[in-house]
Order: sequence, then C-alpha cells, then structure tokens
Amino acid sequence: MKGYLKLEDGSIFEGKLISKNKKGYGEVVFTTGMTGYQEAITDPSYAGQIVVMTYPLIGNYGINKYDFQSEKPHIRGFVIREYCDKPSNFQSEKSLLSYLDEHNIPVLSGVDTRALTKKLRENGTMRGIITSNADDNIEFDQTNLLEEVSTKRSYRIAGIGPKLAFIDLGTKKSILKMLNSVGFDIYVFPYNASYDDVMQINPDAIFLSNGPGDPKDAVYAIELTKHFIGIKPVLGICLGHQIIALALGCNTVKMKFGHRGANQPVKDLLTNKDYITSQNHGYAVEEESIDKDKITVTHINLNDGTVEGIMHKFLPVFSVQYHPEACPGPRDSTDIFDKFMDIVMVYKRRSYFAEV
Ligand SMILES: NC(=O)CC[C@H](N)C(=O)O
Repeated sequence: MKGYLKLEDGSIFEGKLISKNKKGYGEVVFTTGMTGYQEAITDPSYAGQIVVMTYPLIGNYGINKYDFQSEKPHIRGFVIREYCDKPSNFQSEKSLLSYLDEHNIPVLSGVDTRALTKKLRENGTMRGIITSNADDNIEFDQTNLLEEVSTKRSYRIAGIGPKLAFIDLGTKKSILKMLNSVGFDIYVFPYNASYDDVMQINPDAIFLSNGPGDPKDAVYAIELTKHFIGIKPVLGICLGHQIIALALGCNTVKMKFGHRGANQPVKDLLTNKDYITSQNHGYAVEEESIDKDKITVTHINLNDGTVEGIMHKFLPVFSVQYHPEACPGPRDSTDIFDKFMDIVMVYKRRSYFAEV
C-alpha cells in the first residue's frame, strides 16, 4: 500500500507502507549506523521518535535474541530505503518486519532517505506523521516519556563490588551489563526515585542512564543529582550527562539535527586521543554555560565541536554524551567503566579509613 511521511513544514515523502500498522506520529530523526537497527529500535532513548535509517538496505540480518537493548521497540515509526525480507545470519530468529508488526510499529519503505536526510540536516529535526493519507494532520502525543520507559519497580543486579544506585531513565541493557561486568552491585531505581529511596541502600556511587526527551523534563533526576554531588561519586551517560550538567548549573540546548549513529568522532582532550563513538542524542550541553573554574570540558565532537564530556575539577563527578557501551558501534571507549570503578573504590576506601 502507498504511504507517506509528512513533515511539519508540509513536505511529503512517498513510500510503501509494509507494516500492519499504517499510522504513527513522532519527531523525525535520522541515524547513520550502517548496522545496528535492532539496538536502535529497542533503545528507549528513541521513544517518541520516527527513525530514518540512512543506510539503504535494512533487515538483511534479521532479529536475534542477543542484541535487544530493552524489552520492546520504543520508536514511533521506521523509515527506510529498501527492506530485505530474506534475512541471512546464523543468529537470526525472525524478520525485522515480523518483530515490528508484533509491536505495532509502522514501517514506511521505498523512501528516498538521502533526500529526506538532507532536508532534516538543512531544516533541522521536525515532527512528522507516517500515514496512508497525505491529508492527515500531524498530531503529537504528550505522554511522559520517562514514565513510559523507566522501570516501574526497583530491582538489583548483584555484584561483588561497591553498591551503585542506578537511576533508570530508559536505560539500554548494555550499560547495566558493562557496569556489572566491572563488579558493581547494582540497585536500579525508577526515574522519580527520591533521595530517601536511594539512601535506603546506602550507595557507594550514583549512576544516571541514557533516556528519551528533553533533559530539562527530568526534574526528579536533576534534584536527586544535586543532593549527591560532592557526597558520592556520580557518573552519567547521554541523558545522564545532560542531567549532571543541569544539576551543576549549566544549560542544555536542542541541536539542529543531533548526533545519531555508530560513527561519531570524539576527541578526549585529557589524553589527546580520538575515538569513534556510538551516539544518539538531540540535545547538548551548552559550552558557554559551563563554569570553567569548576568544570572541565573533557571531550568534544570532532564534526561540530559540541561538548561530549565534562568533569568536575574538585569533586568525583563526570559524564559523557556519547555511548561508551557501544551496542551498536565501536568499543573504543569502554574504559570509562573501569575508570568509574577506580574512582568509586578510592572514595570508598577514603571514607572507610576516615571512620576507623
Ligand atoms: N541517548 C540519550 O540518552 C538521549 C538523551 C536526550 N534524550 C537527547 O536526545 O539528547
């Protein structure tokens, strides 16, 4: 069936509606990963968004049971150039389309994704609708994205090391896996956990996860972070990084079209090393808002110079905008998890010896 992606500036891209569900609304964003569609569609940070894949052939390696980043897809729609309905991969268990159909996600294929991407790059991210009727109006659901994707109840992933209070703002499973693999005993809390909730476990450190939407909407997490800065080591990734920046008094801004893909170059200004990183964000910490007497910019994006990491000069607080856990993408920067463990152990020992 013929279908359309209509953008808020009135432009219309034609394609074929190949899914059972023929309609979806969202913010239209593009991602440049050549592979990694399974990780992207199940990454809760994409909640509320219609995702355009710039790589022209999608679906060719199917869906497997290892690469899910959460329990289900969170995207509102999927736009591709060409769909491959005969997946070939030793781990593949089902086709991409059957998986998206199970979860009622609309898929528009046969779209000129190059022209669409150019449009989004020039005009910036826009809202849009996937529909069979080009006269339909773009609507927008005002759901609370954090409530939608965060865990509903607290749970633990046991480890032999220090206790980590992990604030789940829509985390990717691979972040939990990486933190657990370096030894953290993880207590996962919902997005609206209070200071008292978290203090019940007497944590050694705090972690703020990735997640969807505008970081300024994460009001509970920003307040919580303010309580812990200077008291416990704090690490944040992506949305977590933006929340830490806001808690430290910096500002965040919406980018024109964001960074999404598995090939974003980042410079580590402390070591002068460059990494290729996995990214998925539409907001960034505003450089001019950073108080340089207190906070160091540790990483920048080599394409556009935007802030990709910060570190407090005197307190154990640091964060990165990119995704060191990869999934999808290169594992150039996974050492951040070991670095966090080292810092937490130093602080834990210090407070132990202060007590005895
Ligand atoms: N992956 C993320 O955590 C994304 C953070 C935030 N929602 C943004 O778009 O910038």
